[in-house]
Amino acid sequence: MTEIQQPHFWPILEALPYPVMYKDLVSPSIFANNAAQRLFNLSPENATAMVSMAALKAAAICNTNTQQPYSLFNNPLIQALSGNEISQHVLVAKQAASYHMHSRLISLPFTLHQSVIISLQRTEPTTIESSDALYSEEIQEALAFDKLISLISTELINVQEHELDMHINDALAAVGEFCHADRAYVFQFNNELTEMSNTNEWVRHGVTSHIENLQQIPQQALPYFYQIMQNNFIFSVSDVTQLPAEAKAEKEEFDREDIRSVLCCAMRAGDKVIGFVGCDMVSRTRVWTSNDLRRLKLVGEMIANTLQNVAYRRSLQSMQQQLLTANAELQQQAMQDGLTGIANRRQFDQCLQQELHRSARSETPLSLVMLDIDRFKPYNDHYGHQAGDDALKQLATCLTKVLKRQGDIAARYGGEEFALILPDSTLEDAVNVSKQIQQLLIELAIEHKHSDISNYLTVSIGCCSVVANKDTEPSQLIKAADKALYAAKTNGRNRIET
Ligand SMILES: Nc1nc2c(ncn2[C@@H]2O[C@H](COP(=O)(O)OP(=O)(O)OP(=O)(O)O)[C@@H](O)[C@H]2O)c(=O)[nH]1
Repeated sequence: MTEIQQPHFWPILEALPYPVMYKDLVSPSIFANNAAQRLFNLSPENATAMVSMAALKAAAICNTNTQQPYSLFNNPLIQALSGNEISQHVLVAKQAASYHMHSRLISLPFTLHQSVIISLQRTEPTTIESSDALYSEEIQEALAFDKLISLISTELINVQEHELDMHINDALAAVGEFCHADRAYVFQFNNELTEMSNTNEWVRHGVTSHIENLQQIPQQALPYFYQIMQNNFIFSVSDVTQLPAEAKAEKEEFDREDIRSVLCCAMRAGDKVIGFVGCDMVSRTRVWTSNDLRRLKLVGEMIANTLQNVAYRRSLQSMQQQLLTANAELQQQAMQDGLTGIANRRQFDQCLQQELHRSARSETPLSLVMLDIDRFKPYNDHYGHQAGDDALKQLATCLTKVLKRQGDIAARYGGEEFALILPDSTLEDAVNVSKQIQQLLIELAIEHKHSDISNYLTVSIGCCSVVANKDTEPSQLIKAADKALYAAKTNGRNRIET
């Protein structure tokens, strides 16, 4: 059986001070937060806050008019949990004979995610009506918020970059809900502090989002706001119509978004203001409380620290990547011949050893071709060392052209001597490859007037092939190829010997 997963935003719902339930319409799982568990006297089945439908059906929920418990068929809670949109339905939960709580039930079905969130807002105070109760409620709310923020901050300590937005959005949802705001957001400044962009946002259900239009806003567009942010670090306005005349641009922007109250807190990294978190009230005002400010400051600090951490980590990773790239380049250089760009003697030695092992394991033939330019000394003497270098490069290009199979390697063995390692190739294959090299050289026709072999540059080639066993040494193969090359030289040059 697959384990039923809580939604990732569950910690927010769980910590909310009013009852909330969440149901995944596809699976039978129902989650009830602490307040909902208390209201309906439910005990969760395990640590996941999951409650059973049976327990819910049994919960005493009364019809406000008749004071009778709802039947299974007209129980609004059960209907809501089945995905029916129910708004503003007042129900009474009977917790004890003398204790009634009136709640407004609002369900928000999310058809996209096949889930429903049910929020129950208290409409009348409980029968325990004393200032003590109200005071403890405030404390409870503060505790719930702190608990939630500590949960989110734990998530943020080692957050992976791809999850960063999700957790920041959770924090914004928390601060938005607890401050009773309509919108909560993060703006970040660019490095030069000339522009700001709205990077994250939470909006209350039904409130318009403006995030797309709030990108790369120049500092000059909101000079008053920008000044206050840089100097005071807090921008708290309970009624935007009361802003001074110099805040004309800000007033226009707030008007455009129908914002009536704004509370923003700077996010700082050392002495630098890197952005801000804020809350808006849309179409209605709110007198921001000291608790609102405390919450926003806390969340701002948490997000600023996280952004800093991520930035440090990103620059460390980029430095590490640069080192890795430089290292790989150095390694590559250490294996390459500087003049011709093909494999050098070091790579040749490594490769030959590996291919011998492979040949022994797979019992397939391994061929080695050694070749040496004929009369290269007089070539250098008459055409110059630079022309000699160019000829070596052209020959190296010919060698790479004839190698068609993956695993074949052309190397500069030393001076004007080259080698080819041809795995899984017979002696006949090696001779064929050698003939192709000769052919390409004929086509290149590199003039060599001072050779007694031809008017053009030629090579002598020695080939050998072996099916290796575990005792075969690279030197044996090199010796055999060298011997064949020597034979090609002594037998007249510009020829292939095996
Ligand atoms: N231009 C240039 N010449 C090189 C390089 N490495 C080796 N040589 C030259 O290659 C020539 C090799 O000459 P030798 O070994 O005497 O043989 P050869 O003249 O080619 O005669 P055979 O091999 O007997 O046909 C020398 O003159 C080296 O200086 C190089 O990197 N660049």
